[in-house]
Amino acid sequence: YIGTIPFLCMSLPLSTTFFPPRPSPSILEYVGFATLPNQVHRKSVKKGFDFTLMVAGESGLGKSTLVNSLFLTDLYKDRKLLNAEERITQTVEITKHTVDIEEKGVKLKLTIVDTPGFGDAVNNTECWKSVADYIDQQFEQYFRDESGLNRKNIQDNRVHCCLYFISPFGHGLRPLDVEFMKALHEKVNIVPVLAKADTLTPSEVKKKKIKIREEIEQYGIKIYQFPDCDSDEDEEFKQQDLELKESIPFAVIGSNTVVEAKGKRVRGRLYPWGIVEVENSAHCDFVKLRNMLVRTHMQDLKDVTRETHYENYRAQCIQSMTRMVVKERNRK
Ligand SMILES: Nc1nc2c(ncn2[C@@H]2O[C@H](COP(=O)(O)OP(=O)(O)OP(=O)(O)O)[C@@H](O)[C@H]2O)c(=O)[nH]1
Repeated sequence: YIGTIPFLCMSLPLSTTFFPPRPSPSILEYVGFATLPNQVHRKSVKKGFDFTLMVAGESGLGKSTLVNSLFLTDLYKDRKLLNAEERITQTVEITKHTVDIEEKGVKLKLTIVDTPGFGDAVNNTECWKSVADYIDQQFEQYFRDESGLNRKNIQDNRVHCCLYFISPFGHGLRPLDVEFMKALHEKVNIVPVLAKADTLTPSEVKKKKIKIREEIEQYGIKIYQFPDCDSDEDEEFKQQDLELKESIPFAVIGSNTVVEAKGKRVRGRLYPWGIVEVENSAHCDFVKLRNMLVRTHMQDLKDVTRETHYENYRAQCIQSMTRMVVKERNRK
């Protein structure tokens, strides 16, 4: 618009020069780049989003139930339940389920990586190894694709978040939990969850959370850190952020059934003494966890994966490749 003003002035004889009304300062200052976020938004919506969530923890802690409750889908329709004998000899087996979900025109390709047999075998030494290898393999694949000729449509299978299920029946973390999280904390964003919180009273949940947080600190486990709030954020946002940080490990309850509570149909668990509602914040942190994963921190989890975990992997790869080249040269 600004560019057309001198053109109009030059092309008309002076006597007939038409002066358009002076544009207001706000229009003069408007070049158009303020629409950039809209352009990015449109492009991203068209492309769709992807997110890979890993669930890990002892068998039977409600991993599949929680995942189904989180994304309101049945990801485990074809699941084969193993009998006790199969579980004893079973090593850690990784399974992957992908679903395309759409909400208000926004497409999300969600991949769930499950580690079903974890902790089932009699000998659980290094049971984290296959999980760590799986994460590395995804990084390796991405590194290869990125260094290849066709970098346009790289399939990103890197694991963005690992929900680590902690048993509600132990006294805080077990040695296996410590070993597992320490083996993975440099590779993936670990978000610890306290499973089956309905088996604990509110004060037990509170005490367990404090104990687990202390142990995480004591053992030097680096779980996913929520980014700090900007100082110009409003008070409500700051309060939500603080609550989120204090919720770690998220006390969760999962259910695949809908029950009737106070005339409303809700996802919950029906007991002889009452109903526990999955989406009731007074009963558990399910909603907080879902909001964190989907509404507030999905992009940050992806950014940390790309900027920290993948960068570390990439740097190690390049270093070892350089070392090999130097060795080869020295040998010649
Ligand atoms: N009390 C209680 N039971 C639950 C909860 N979530 C799941 N369960 C029950 O626990 C049992 C095991 O749940 P799953 O979701 O299959 O557990 P999993 O961790 O996926 O098990 P694997 O696939 O063998 O690793 C089922 O009977 C569920 O109904 C919960 O939050 N509270």
